[in-house]
Amino acid sequence: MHVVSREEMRNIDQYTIAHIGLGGPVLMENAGRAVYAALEPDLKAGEQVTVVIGKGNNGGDGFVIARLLLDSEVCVSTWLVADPGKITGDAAYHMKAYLASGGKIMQVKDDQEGFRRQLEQAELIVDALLGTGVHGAPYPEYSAVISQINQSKAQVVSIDIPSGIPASGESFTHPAVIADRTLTLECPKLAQFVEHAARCFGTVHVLPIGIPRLAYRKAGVRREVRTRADVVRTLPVRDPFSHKGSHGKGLLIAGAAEMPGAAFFSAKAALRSGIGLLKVSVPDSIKPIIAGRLPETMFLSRDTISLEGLTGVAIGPGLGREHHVGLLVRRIVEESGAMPCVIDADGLFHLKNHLDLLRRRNVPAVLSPHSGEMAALMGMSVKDIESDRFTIAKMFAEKYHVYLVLKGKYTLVTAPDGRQVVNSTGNAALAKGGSGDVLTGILLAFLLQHKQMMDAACNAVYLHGAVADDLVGHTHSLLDVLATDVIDAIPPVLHRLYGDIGSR
Ligand SMILES: NC(=O)C1=CN([C@@H]2O[C@H](COP(=O)(O)OP(=O)(O)OC[C@H]3O[C@@H](n4cnc5c(N)ncnc54)[C@H](OP(=O)(O)O)[C@@H]3O)[C@@H](O)[C@H]2O)[C@H](O)CC1
Ligand SMILES: [K+]
Repeated sequence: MHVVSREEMRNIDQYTIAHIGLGGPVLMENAGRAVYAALEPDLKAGEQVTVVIGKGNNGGDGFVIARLLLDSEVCVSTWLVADPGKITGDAAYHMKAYLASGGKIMQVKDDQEGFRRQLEQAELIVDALLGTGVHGAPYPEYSAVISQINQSKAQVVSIDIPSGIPASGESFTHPAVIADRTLTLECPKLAQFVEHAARCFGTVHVLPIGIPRLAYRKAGVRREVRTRADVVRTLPVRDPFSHKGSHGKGLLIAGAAEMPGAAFFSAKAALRSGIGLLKVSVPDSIKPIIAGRLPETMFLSRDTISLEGLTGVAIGPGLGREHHVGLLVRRIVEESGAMPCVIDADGLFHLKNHLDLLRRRNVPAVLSPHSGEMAALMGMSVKDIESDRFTIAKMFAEKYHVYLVLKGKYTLVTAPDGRQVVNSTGNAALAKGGSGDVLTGILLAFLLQHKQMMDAACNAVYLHGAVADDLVGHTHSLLDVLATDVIDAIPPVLHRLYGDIGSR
């Protein structure tokens, strides 16, 4: 499933109309019908449904929905914020069809009191005020209606996007509808995955409206949401004649005297994610604790680290910030240029002023910062990163030729060529120390087993989140999931994913 900016959506739309020949009114009819079908199962006879309509094509969708509601058992009342005379094009086409079907239109400006009363009675409000075409703050008459909608006790369903939200995820401080549910048309818009906007969407359902795939290709969209089907299609399948050397020989450089857990989490997660052979390098002082809990691994002393015979390395979790550790990080990044190298946590800290090393590698490195680490790498604030994650991640991955795994509620994986994949799994249970270390281990193991690095990174992130979803869905709350729980719950989730591979 693609994720689009406002401009990309417009191009896709225009290509479909101009070159595929599906006219605007057809797409609008498809949109309205898809929304109606999504609403229908919950509609109750006699329910008060208020459709609030703006001047553009989002309003046009509203007219189609209102027309279909006329023939249902609900009491529909349709309110227009704009002057009907100013409605043009496809929206005007569907306004006429609505009126000709016996529908009535009220104008908010002509009956403010009636509108206020209507919202008081309403059980469901369909928000078709503004869609992807909004620019800047909603005009005053729209802002007033938005704040009335937000004060209403009714369930609010926004069409395509909550009205007022800039679709490409730009920062905004103006009012926007806060929806209980958003029925997004055709494909998700960037704003859905950007924190300040995402909070307004409520539950999201994406409704196809019949735009062919070709239109996306022609518009050059290279951003997607990872689905379970994508993961099942790309997980590595073991050759029955394979041996331990076939599934990666990895080295994990992690841990410090005061942070032994990080090395354990990463190592154990890598083992649970299928790595063939794992060597671990921790300081000698913590080796006895770690070695006792990881009998499946071999150990390399920090003083004699060599990459010979290895096929991949991960460096950073709990490594510490001392000067000598920084030297080690830079040496490993330089010497591992021919194999995948995951850099996380303190590894990223030490790389901050040496990012050019990344460009000299033959095999791109994989960096997995959270927003705070990304902000430090870029010399920006976390707020700046959060308000423009897609652009910043793309710029960074292209510039330094890396796979960037920018962690967060919607972890974003960006390839060195700018392709982007938004992860769809995971929950706030992972907002806890140790989670990132677990992901580093899964990343290392997957990079050494997948054919494509992008698939490896995306599948690792998906699995990590899916395990947390599984725990919270069955046995845990959002509060009590530990890094060790996540590691222990990898097997059943992988088992089910592999169970689905038979049908691929
Ligand atoms: N994706 C698809 O293929 C389809 C989408 N559909 C729906 O169409 C909208 C996008 O329609 P568009 O007409 O481009 O945009 P909007 O409906 O969001 O609104 C544009 C009108 O609103 C006015 N406007 C712009 N900024 C503001 C503002 N800040 N405050 C108030 N009004 C504003 C603008 O008028 P101006 O004269 O002021 O420029 C426009 O008239 C999409 O979201 C879907 O819902 C199709 O139905 C099917 C195909
Ligand atoms: K809307």
